[in-house]
Amino acid sequence: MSIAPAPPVIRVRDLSKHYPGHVAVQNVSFELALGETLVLLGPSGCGKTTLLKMLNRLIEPTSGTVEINGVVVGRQQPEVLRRGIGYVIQQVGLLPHYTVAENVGVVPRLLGHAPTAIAERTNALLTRLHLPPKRFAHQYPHQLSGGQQQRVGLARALAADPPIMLLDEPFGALDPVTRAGIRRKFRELEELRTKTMVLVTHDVTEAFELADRIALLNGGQIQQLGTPHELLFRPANDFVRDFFAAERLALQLHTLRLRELLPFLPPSTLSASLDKLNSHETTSSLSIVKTISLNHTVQDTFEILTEPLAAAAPTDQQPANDSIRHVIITESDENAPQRRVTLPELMAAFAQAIHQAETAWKS
Ligand SMILES: Nc1ncnc2c1ncn2[C@@H]1O[C@H](COP(=O)(O)OP(=O)(O)OP(=O)(O)O)[C@@H](O)[C@H]1O
Repeated sequence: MSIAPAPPVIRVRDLSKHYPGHVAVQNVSFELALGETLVLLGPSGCGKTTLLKMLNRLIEPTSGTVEINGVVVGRQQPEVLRRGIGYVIQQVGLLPHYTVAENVGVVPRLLGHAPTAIAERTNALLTRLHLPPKRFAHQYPHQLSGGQQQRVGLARALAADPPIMLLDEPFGALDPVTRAGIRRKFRELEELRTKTMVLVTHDVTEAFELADRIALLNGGQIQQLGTPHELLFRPANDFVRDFFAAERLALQLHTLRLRELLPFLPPSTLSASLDKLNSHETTSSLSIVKTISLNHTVQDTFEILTEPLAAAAPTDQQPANDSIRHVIITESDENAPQRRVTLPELMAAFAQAIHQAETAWKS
């Protein structure tokens, strides 16, 4: 007996929002599976926020439907609907006269959770978001930095453990360095691994770092919906291609994985250099040997191969030739031979992989 597949967690069909004389969102459709992260990306005014707000009925659509777990949201009480959906916005919107802990506990209190359970959950979340409760729980929003406020906003959205999260420019108010750091913490949050998320950003790097799939919008319409890899290597039209043009190389480095470089890393070439590398290891401690998996991106690998040697190693002993620095790639099959990759080999394989992907797209 076959089991019917579960309905998508979010299903959007032909969704439109018209304002007098202006179409903000036009005939948008997509489906999101459990645990998937969809990023809504596009230039200012393309309709990202309007689309996001139609998912939790902060904006009512002109036409079309939104279903959450198979239930049309238009038939649910907005307040009840929103309690099951975490919502994080750029302006954070913390209640100024409530402490950090009180802000985080707002939704669980509305849901009637026990005070001790709320306190435990609040402390756990603040700790996980690097806001030690001893220092922060009793502070007020105005005593916090922008980045700390945004993390409290995130803790508040996570407090009732909603299965769905909507995030509108959640790192928007931060400078680029803080933003990248907080984004890293965000990606590492165990808490978010199983959540189905829709995140709005106009930042291309952010979209590529966080998305399982990206919906690139322009003029209220989806120009392309696909994985970062698909948008980069199979752009649906000129708008999509041009949108990524300025950051193309950086995005390619972040998107291609070692697995995709394998055909261009012939084992024979690599094994031929093994003896040399081994002898180098025995006579010197200068080789950088790190074991990484095929899931690592080219960027990760590049960073490992170019990172400065440990402070303990005197700079005059840095290897003159980058080819003696290498990483070891392991495959999930334990019996597969290990491969060693040097920086020149990595970059040559990257160039070939890009060339092949782009040639395949053009033909
Ligand atoms: N209440 C409204 N009345 C009329 N037009 C509106 C209204 N809200 C939004 N719009 C228009 O709809 C379009 C989409 O707005 P929206 O805020 O969704 O864009 P966005 O992609 O989120 O932009 P940004 O990145 O600048 O926040 C814009 O042209 C905006 O001017």
